[in-house]
Amino acid sequence: MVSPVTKIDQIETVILDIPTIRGHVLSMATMRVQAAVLVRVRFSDGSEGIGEGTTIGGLSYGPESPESIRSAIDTYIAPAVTGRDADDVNGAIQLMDKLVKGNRIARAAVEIALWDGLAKRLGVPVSQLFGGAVHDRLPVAWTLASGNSDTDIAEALEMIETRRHNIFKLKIGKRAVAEDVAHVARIKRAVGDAASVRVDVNTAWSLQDARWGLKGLQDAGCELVEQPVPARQRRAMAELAQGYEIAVMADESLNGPEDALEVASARAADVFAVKVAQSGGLKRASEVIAIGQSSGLGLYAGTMLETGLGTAAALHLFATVETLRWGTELFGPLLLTADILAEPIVYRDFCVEIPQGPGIGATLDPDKIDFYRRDGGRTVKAVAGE
Ligand SMILES: O=C(O)C[C@H]1C=CC(=O)O1
Ligand SMILES: [Mn+2]
Repeated sequence: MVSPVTKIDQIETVILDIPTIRGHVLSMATMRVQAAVLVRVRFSDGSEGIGEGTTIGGLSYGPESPESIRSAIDTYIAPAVTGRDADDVNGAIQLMDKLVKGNRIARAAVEIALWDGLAKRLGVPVSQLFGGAVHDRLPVAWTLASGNSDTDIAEALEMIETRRHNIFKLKIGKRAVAEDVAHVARIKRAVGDAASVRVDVNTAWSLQDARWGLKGLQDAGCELVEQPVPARQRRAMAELAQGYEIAVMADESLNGPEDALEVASARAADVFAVKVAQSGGLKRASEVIAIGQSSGLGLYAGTMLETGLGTAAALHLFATVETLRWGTELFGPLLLTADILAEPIVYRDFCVEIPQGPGIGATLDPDKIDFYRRDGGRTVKAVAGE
């Protein structure tokens, strides 16, 4: 007897509001709570897949908000993909691309849940659907963004001492360029050769600011600067990438494979910060990676500060990549006061371990989901801090 085709039966979305462990000060927003959109796909054979779509700082980072991610899924994506063959993930990706322009984070959240469901039904890790993991752990950076240099130094020294992180990304761009450079130089002096120091400007500088900034940063021993100027200013990014020794990394400029091709052809970056959410899912992120690799650029696994769920999904993809020259920043769960996974992702010896499958290897803790869901009638209070 031919076994019936498994169908996508139902797609549910929930916004979770989880406080951060301290204020996370970025050039465009200070985060005290992270809002993650959780997606649960139920299939006709009783199996389930889970995914996450998360952004940073409401609408201050990019064009999608937690509310728009949820609404795009509920209103447009779920009705289009429900009833389709559950195993035809590429078909669902192509349909989402056709019916939903932009909204990459929303598409990524559903796509992750579809890969998770398929891999679980096959009894394999998601990494195997991308050719198999070649790493079981990856180096992981931490972001110093308390808004205070002394607090950042204390945090960095503790991370080195406990062997949790020896790569630090400093969030700058809120203060005057000279103050920011002095802040970075102080931190680099404090950690010395024990750690790599990089910065993320989150598009806050003009080209002129950036010229001064990059000169000061490289003299201070900072190794890399992420997205110094606005996302669409490719010529400025190219001038900076070619004019200084310090590595210039594209983040906000990189929304999917088409951007990747343009950034690489314009030599508008030395490194790609590849984000699954921003790329539009695991498959499109794998295409961004392929373009970066074949253009001879450095690769870095970026984050939208996802919970353990989105982080696990990203780890399955990045575990399949031969060389991540700049490592990863897949530390999202560590910035949150609660872990929504029954078995948290393991961080040790300056690395993050790839969760074992099946699927993305993540099981939700139902009590945490009930507690942090926005529609649960509870008011989430941010922790006190800057
Ligand atoms: O890269 C970004 O812009 C977002 C993010 C990643 C790490 C972090 O602290 O914030
Ligand atoms: Mn960034």
